[in-house]
Amino acid sequence: MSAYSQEIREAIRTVPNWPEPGVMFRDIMPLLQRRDIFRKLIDSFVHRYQNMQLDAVAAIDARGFILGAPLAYELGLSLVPVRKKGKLPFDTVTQEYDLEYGSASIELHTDAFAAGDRVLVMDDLIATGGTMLAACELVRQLQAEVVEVSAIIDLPDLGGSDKLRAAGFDVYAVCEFDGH
Ligand SMILES: O=P(O)(O)OC[C@H]1O[C@H](OP(=O)(O)OP(=O)(O)O)[C@H](O)[C@@H]1O
Ligand SMILES: Nc1ncnc2[nH]cnc12
Repeated sequence: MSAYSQEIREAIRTVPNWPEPGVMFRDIMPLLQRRDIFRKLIDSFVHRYQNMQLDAVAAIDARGFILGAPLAYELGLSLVPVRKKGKLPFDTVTQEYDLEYGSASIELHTDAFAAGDRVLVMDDLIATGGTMLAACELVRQLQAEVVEVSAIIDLPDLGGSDKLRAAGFDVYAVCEFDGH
């Protein structure tokens, strides 16, 4: 692991048995509070994506917004929030998905992208991959292209990143944690 990945990983707090027994919750709030580390994280995403000819960042509700907004701003891209069901006021497309704990639906406005737009899908963490996969399906449904899915954290033991790769998506995560 690079020194950068290690530094990011060390700034993440693990809260055992939250929000339910057996879940090791990987909490990015301490990382965001560290202004030097937060800046380094966003700068690193900017560096990674600045030459990928992207049109938009699709940022997933809610923790994905925290990363997607500064990245889209810095790269001069559209910001497209992918929202939990029932929050978007205009015509929507909807996708259901299963979570590590529970299930949910996410939505996009039907006019979120132009056909052929090159889109980065952004979230804080990949666990089962259900949320990312649902977001990717919505992007594709609107005739846009998923260039990569990106997160701070991958939990490889939950199989989400492998599932996303098997579905044909390029996956990037800054660091990994074992187990749940
Ligand atoms: O890979 P998966 O199994 O789909 O899990 C990952 C998702 O779960 C968390 O979001 P959560 O739904 O808890 O919402 P929040 O961002 O509003 O806290 C996390 O921020 C990812 O979006
Ligand atoms: N273990 C975990 N930590 C933080 N967010 C999550 N979302 C799904 N699983 C999670």
